[in-house]
Formats: sequence, C-alpha cells, structure tokens
Amino acid sequence: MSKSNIIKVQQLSKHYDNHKILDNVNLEIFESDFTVIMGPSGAGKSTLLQNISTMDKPTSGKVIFNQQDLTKLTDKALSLFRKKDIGFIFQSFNLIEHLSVLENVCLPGLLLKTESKQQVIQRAKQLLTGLGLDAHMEQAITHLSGGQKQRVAIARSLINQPKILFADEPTGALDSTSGIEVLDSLTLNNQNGQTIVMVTHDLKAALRADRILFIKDGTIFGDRNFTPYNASQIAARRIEIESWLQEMGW
Ligand SMILES: Nc1ncnc2c1ncn2[C@@H]1O[C@H](COP(=O)(O)OP(=O)(O)OP(=O)(O)O)[C@@H](O)[C@H]1O
Repeated sequence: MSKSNIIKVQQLSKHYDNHKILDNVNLEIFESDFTVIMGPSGAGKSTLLQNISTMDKPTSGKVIFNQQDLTKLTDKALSLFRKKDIGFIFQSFNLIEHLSVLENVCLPGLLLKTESKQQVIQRAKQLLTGLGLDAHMEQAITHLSGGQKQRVAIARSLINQPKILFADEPTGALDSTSGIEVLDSLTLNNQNGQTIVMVTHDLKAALRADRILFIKDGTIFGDRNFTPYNASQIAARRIEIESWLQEMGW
C-alpha cells in the first residue's frame, strides 16, 4: 500500500544575500515515516528543516500541507499552523527555566485554547509518564539532566498532537546514554504513528530512520528507504546504513 504524503515541497530554493543555500529542492514527506536528514556540515540540513517547517521562509518554491501552500499563509494562519500542526525540538531544548516541567509541557496546549485546562493537564501528565518523567512533573527545569530536559521538550512538542514532529540535532548536546533515551522516546512515538523529520550528524540517531535524505551542496543527493527500526537487528542495520552513507560521501 502506498503511503500518503503529508508535506510536498516543490522547487524550493533559499538564498542568503547572493548565496544559494538550497537549490530547487523537490521532496515529499510521508505520513508515519521517521525521516532523517543527514549530510556534511554547511550542506543546508537545518535550513531545509526550517523552511519545510515554516520557521523560515523560502526565497522561492512551495511547501504544500493539507492542500495549502504554507509559504502563502497569513501571519495569523501561520501562527495557528505552528501551534496546532507541528511540534519542534531543538538541540538546546528551549524550555522556560522558571516554569515547572508540567507548566512547560502545558503551555502550548493552553495557548491553543481549544481544550479546557484540565484536559491539557491530563494529556501533559500522560505524555510525561510515557516519557518516564512522572516523578519530575512539579520540578523546576533547572533541576533536570540534559536528557530529562530533552524528554520534557518532546512532551511539550507533542501536547497539541501535531501532525509532524521536527527535530534539529535533538541529541547534539547529550551524553551517549541520555541520547539513547531520547532516541528511544522518539522511536516509540514513531512506532505509535507520529511522523518525525529529524536533522542529525549522529549515526546512532540515523539508525532510527526508515528513510534517510542525504543533503549535499543544497540539493538532495541521496534518498533511501530502510526497514523500520528494530533493536534486535541493530548490528546489521548499522552496517547497511553506514555503508550507504559512505557511498554518499559521509
Ligand atoms: N541566517 C543566515 N544568514 C546567512 N547564511 C546562513 C544563515 N543560516 C545559514 N546560513 C548558511 O547556510 C549554509 C547552510 O547552513 P545550515 O545550518 O543549513 O547547514 P547544516 O547542513 O545544517 O550545517 P551543520 O551540520 O553545520 O549544522 C551555511 O553556509 C550557513 O553559514
């Protein structure tokens, strides 16, 4: 059965001054996929993620979601799209330090104003419990480890049940054990149907993908599907993905 696309990118280019960073990118992102974007430093990975996710605006081209070109949305429609339809996690967590764990997670849900406070709190608690943070809900963010902070950021990004979760180097600031915990959380959500698009430099993170896009010089140089992640076949998977990445020049 063919998968349905959730985002369709058409002839997307991004320039800074006279410098072409993304050059005529055509791309579909498919529902329930865990798509990873890899490539050399400076290739345009984060720029692509930002332009697909509306965090930045392309110089030209279209980003189609739900039959609408996101590059043409009014500020009001764009703000609603960002609150309702996408979640975002960053290398640096971007949590509000003076709020508790639970308050951080509830905030986007309360801002959306489509549910009662009680409903938002209930879902935040479910998410935090699923991410192994039930004992930390009332704690201040400053008391958490990096891995715990990133898992709070995942819960926050999922509070409005987004159609797509975008992640830019989510394990980049974490030690190896915390990185694995965060990747396990992302994998579990993907196995439950969450569409994820993640930029990473980290092979361990790329192993979670069922599709890898390899970006080079602002274009899609490689695009390959893999079988969904299965922890029991990690050694063979590592060899398969690593050798493909090496073919790409990684
Ligand atoms: N706001 C900006 N103004 C000017 N140039 C920019 C801007 N943002 C990014 N660039 C340039 O665009 C190019 C691609 O940057 P981008 O961050 O997308 O690359 P990347 O593949 O994610 O790199 P890395 O792996 O090092 O994070 C780089 O040369 C960068 O300097």
